[in-house]
Amino acid sequence: MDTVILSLKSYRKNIPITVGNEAFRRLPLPHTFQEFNIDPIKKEELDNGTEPPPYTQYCGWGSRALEAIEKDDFVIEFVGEVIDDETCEERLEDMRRRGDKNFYMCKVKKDFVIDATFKGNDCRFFNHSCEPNCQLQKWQVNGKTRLGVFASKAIEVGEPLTYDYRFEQHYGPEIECFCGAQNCQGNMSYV
Ligand SMILES: C[S@@+](CC[C@H](N)C(=O)[O-])C[C@H]1O[C@@H](n2cnc3c(N)ncnc32)[C@H](O)[C@@H]1O
Repeated sequence: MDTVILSLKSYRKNIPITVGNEAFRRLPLPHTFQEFNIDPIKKEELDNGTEPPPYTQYCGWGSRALEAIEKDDFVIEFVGEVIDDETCEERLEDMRRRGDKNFYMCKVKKDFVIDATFKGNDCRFFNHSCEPNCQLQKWQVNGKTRLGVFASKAIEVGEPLTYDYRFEQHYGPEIECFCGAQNCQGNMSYV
């Protein structure tokens, strides 16, 4: 299986740029997002000795900003194993059998699901919010489709980092949303 490699720097939304040999261009199309309940890798496996992710009261592990982030700044790439739809279904079935609660999969396109369940970076700890401060975007980078998280507003040090999980296709059980936003939809529903 292929693994998407993080190699981005902060840059502004909508402006094609080059970093090293890579050219980045944001895709105009809306992307789809799928998540499945699969046992997460333990947070200790991702810790690099600097800053562990914070544990939230209702949403499990989360992420917070360690520095101020400007609106439209690149924050992090959504990385993980790239798996096809069949493998995805198998993992979903395993998840159903286990009754897992946390989902870490994002469907990019047919036979291209990024699964951060077993391999990933801190992005896998970004929780959903109905009033998020980040947005997940699909980019085309040197012919490869990659997902980046960008700040949708200015973010202060210590703020939880969130994006909206609601996209075109969702899988998994409906669960209650605990984002705490005033406009909270009340649940995170999946098809
Ligand atoms: C990508 S993971 C985020 C990290 C996760 N909190 C953890 O502990 O590993 C997504 C999972 O976090 C939980 N979650 C994220 N946002 C939530 C929210 N607003 N309300 C309730 N649960 C949430 C759900 O279990 C969801 O499947």
